[in-house]
This record gives sequence, C-alpha cells and structure tokens, in this order.
Amino acid sequence: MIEIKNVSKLYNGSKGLALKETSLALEPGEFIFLVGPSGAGKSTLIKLMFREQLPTSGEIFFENRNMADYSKRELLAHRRKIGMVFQDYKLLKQKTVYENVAFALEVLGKSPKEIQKKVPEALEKVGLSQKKDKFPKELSGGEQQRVGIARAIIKQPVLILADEPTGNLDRDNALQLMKLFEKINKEGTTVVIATHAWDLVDRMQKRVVALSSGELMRDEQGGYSNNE
Ligand SMILES: Nc1ncnc2c1ncn2[C@@H]1O[C@H](COP(=O)(O)OP(=O)(O)OP(=O)(O)O)[C@@H](O)[C@H]1O
Repeated sequence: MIEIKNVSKLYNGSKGLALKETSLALEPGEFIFLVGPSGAGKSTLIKLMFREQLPTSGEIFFENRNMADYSKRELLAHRRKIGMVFQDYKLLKQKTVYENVAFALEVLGKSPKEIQKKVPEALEKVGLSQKKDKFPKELSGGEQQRVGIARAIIKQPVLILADEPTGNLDRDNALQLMKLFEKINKEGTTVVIATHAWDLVDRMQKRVVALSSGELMRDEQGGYSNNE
C-alpha cells in the first residue's frame, strides 16, 4: 500500500535530520504501531504518509504511485483515502457530535441523503448513537476521540493514520480505543498508530516499528521493546 524508500527528512531551519534513510513497506490490512522516544520521527513519518510534508530525499509510493509526482487532483484523492486521528481530537466546538461527523462528508460534496444514512452507521460503530446531539464539551475525552474516529471512518478510508490518539486518555479509555482501532482494522482498514503507550502496545501484540533519532531501529511483531 505504502512503500517508503530510503527517505530522509530535513525541516527548513533545522540542523539535524528528522528521518534518516528510512525504508518501510505497509501492506493492506496491517495494524502497525510506530514507537520511539519524543523526537524520534514518528509524527514526521505520519506527515509524510499523508503528504503534509515531502521527503528531502528518497521516495514514497502509495498504491505504486510516487507521491512526489501527484497532481493537485491526485493529492486530494490521496487525502480522501486516508482518515486522520489526532491526539487533541480537533473537533468543531460549535457543532454537535452528529454535525462533526456529517461535516467530513459535507466537505466532500456528498448528498444529504448519503450523509443521513452514513452518519448514524458511523456513530453506531463507535458506540456513540446515544450522544449524537451532544456538543464536544459535554463528552469525556474517550467519547471525544470516538467522534474523531467516526469522522475518520465515515470516509471509508483505506488507511487510518493516528498520531498519539490516546495521549490525553486514562488507561481504560485508551485500551477501549485501541480495541476500537482493532475492530476497524479487522473490517479491512489498514491502521498506523504513533504512540508512547508502551503498555498498550505490549497488550495488543501487533507489528511494531521503532524509531530513535530518525532511524528505524526495529520492525517486528510483538510488544513495545524486544527484551521481553
Ligand atoms: N516543523 C518542524 N520544523 C523543524 N523541526 C521539526 C518540525 N517538526 C518536527 N521537527 C523535528 O524533527 C524531529 C522529529 O520530530 P517528530 O515530531 O517527528 O518526532 P516524534 O517521534 O513524533 O516526537 P513526539 O513523540 O514528541 O511527538 C525532532 O527533532 C523535531 O524537533
């Protein structure tokens, strides 16, 4: 699905490389944790996959197309295929749960009929049907992130990129969210999660890609660290 080939990233005005000659292939249907200390390059890798950033050197292929060669239209199409989930949820405060999720389809120009059908399905999937008329400030952190996930999955993305999605949640809520990501993955969506939550990574037993100072240190199935 995504092939990252020998990619380095140097941000403007920065001295050191955020990513150093990193290569990585993601297959459709995988569930991958990106782990590593602060500044390791996890968010950079996610931004490159969304094409929010371009590599300084190396290439990234999405479904066999070099992402650096995208036209404007292809870039939009790329982003439509990807659902983003953020640590701070990024919900619209003045909109209800229903309206937040509907908005993701409105901006894609979908018909009211399709929106009316799909929003309840997405809310059902994340267990928030009862809270559809609440505003974000009336929800717990875990519930707000479920709205964030409903908003991501309603586009029926092939890939979900989540940057520290459980960073603001307690352990129980965080585990429930990971289980929700697992359910979505089992239904066919590829999932990539950057996280510091080593205990959850240990518990989930998925593919773990570990970065340190921009370098890929480890890539294997299992827990957070390799000395267990
Ligand atoms: N926009 C930017 N401009 C300059 N340097 C940046 C920028 N974004 C990130 N960096 C630098 O790139 C390196 C990698 O950062 P990145 O955010 O990818 O790490 P991370 O593993 O996601 O860290 P964290 O766990 O703290 O989110 C860091 O040294 C960081 O300071």
